[in-house]
Amino acid sequence: MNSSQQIEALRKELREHNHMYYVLDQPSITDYEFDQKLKELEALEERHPEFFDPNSPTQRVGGAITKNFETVKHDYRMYSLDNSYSKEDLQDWEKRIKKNIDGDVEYTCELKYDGASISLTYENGTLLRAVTRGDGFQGDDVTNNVKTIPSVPLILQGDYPDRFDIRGEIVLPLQGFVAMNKVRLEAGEEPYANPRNTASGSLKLQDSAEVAKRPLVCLLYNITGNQLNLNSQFEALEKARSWGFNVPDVAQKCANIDEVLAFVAYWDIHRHDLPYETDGVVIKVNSLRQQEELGFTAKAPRWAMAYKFKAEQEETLLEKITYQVGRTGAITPVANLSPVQLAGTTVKRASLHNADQIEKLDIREDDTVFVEKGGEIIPKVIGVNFEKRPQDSIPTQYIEECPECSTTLIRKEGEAQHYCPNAEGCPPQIIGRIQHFISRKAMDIEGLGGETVALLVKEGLIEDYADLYELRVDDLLPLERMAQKSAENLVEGVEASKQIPFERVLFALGIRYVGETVAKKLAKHFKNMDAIAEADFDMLVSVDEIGDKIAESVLDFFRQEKNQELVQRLKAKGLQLSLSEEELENQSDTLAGMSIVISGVFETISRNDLKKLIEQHGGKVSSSISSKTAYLVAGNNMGPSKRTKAESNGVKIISEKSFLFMLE
Ligand SMILES: NC(=O)c1ccc[n+]([C@@H]2O[C@H](COP(=O)([O-])OP(=O)(O)OC[C@H]3O[C@@H](n4cnc5c(N)ncnc54)[C@H](O)[C@@H]3O)[C@@H](O)[C@H]2O)c1
Ligand SMILES: [Zn+2]
Repeated sequence: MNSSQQIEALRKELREHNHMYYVLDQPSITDYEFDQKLKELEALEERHPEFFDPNSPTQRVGGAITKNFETVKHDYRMYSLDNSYSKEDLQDWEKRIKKNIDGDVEYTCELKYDGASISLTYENGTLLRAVTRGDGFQGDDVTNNVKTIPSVPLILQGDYPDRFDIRGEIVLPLQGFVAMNKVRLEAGEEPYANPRNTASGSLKLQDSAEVAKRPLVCLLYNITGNQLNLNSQFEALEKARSWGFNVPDVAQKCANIDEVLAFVAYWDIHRHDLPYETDGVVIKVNSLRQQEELGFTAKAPRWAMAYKFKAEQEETLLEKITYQVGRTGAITPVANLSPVQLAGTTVKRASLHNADQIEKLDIREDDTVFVEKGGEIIPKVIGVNFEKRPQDSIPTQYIEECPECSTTLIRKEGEAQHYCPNAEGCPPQIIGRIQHFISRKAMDIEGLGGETVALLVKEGLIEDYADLYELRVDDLLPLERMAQKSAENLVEGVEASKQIPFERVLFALGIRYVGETVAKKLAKHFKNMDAIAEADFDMLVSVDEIGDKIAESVLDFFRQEKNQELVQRLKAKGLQLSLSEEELENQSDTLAGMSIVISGVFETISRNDLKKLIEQHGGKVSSSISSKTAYLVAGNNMGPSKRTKAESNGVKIISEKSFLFMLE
């Protein structure tokens, strides 16, 4: 390959990675690998200025705008940051600065929050709009989604300027991320890969009510605008804090690069104590006058530099590969490791994901492997140190039979995971289903825990969740550590669960892909269990947000006689298998199939209640106007652009009062 071809090939490859990272939120290589390739391209382009291209990934911010939101041009461009991974890089940067600036240079060090960039515009102290970085020139208007984030002030306090942009990062704290993944795993869904991509994906959801459920946080770090009367970055941070923004107070002023390095060294260790992920430190020239003198390159400010932490990685021995069976029968291979210290915790086990992953990385027992810990629940093995592979090493044979019940495993076309099909006889599946049934978000049975369920199954007292409703105190007393009182509590807890509303019973059944939200949607639409059991494919996919995969899974569940029987037994025991009178009363089909946008401030009803009301009447709340929008419900102070857009798309604009009247 000649240089020109090499450059083109790299550009093409990096564009593809940008697309996967920014648009699909599903990167296929690590950030470090991406940065190395970008640096390679930079070096090549520098040697061959004749091939300069303003559209090269080295010259442009990597993001893109989507078609799902209104596109908004930024008043002030949004830039990326240059990266460095070493002390030498930082020293070179300082030299470049000193060449252009006379006198002393002071720095502000901040943490580099790992989430999605956002620009908030405020006018007269109220939030006007929130726009993603996009390609740096224009982005997606995600105002409705961002308004659901509690740390974004809708109204400011203090001496704020008339109009300004404030930039920040929307992140998903680790605790919230882990909780979200727990729910997904419980529903038999693939977990989200990491907090950054989940935060970014959340902003792009069409349903703001879904966004509101995600525990997002908005951290701010930059004020941009005209005549702001600010002198330094550090001062800007303090001001923003005083106006009501969430500005982390870790920022520190540094007099030179050595002080900067001390800040980096401190946070390289203490970052693990933070509630959210950070992937480095951002160093900025503190004086805004000096920043102005330094200006920007095509892609990034010359006055700022990101210093990226290396992902925490350790080498350790993979002693044994074992296999776990989940409640849906999914098999997960697990690496059992010689204990190793990683990111402040001792790691003994790591996920190997699936057979393909093991084959791709050629992972074997007795290998020395690299283990990395990101935001995942458990760490993962990312590669093998082949130099340390023993001579007599043999390739891993993925198991063919279930480790718990010896049934031959199956793998459906297009799926990465192997499954044990013996749903009825495989102990971890039986126990897992009942544990899911009693869990807090499902039937929430007081006095009964996961371990007791396992014991009840082992002792032959129950075989499925309907059996729980047959248990009597006398059956339980012979069990180990089961006193009269706990036995009574258990039976009472089971009895009380008969009042749990229909949608949660539906979730509790443990139908694959039917998580909490999907269960709610199905319950609301079909109103009772029989209707769901009798629905065909077309009826199922006609429900908002129910896709092919979920529909197939529901059909599959009710096709099995055993499941039909289970449901009949639950019905006979008096569980809630339909919506209550009260829930039914508040429902109508007035807005069935309609997409509705709400905008502005409402007088007699809160935004959230209005959204709920629309959903109760069969409508769908959408954040952007298109020709498919049925109504734009206009509150006070609705933006003029919304009105124009509605008018040009022939969308009916309706007042709060008329709309509520229509639903009476
Ligand atoms: N793995 C992949 O396939 C892939 C693909 C594309 C990009 N990437 C990663 O993304 C990076 C490029 O992304 P980028 O252009 O968003 O740059 P970046 O994430 O390296 O840095 C710029 C961004 O940092 C954020 N930031 C966080 N805290 C900040 C603070 N305190 N002050 C200022 N900014 C702060 C801002 O959103 C800013 O836009 C690459 O270096 C690479 O690591 C990875
Ligand atoms: Zn099995």
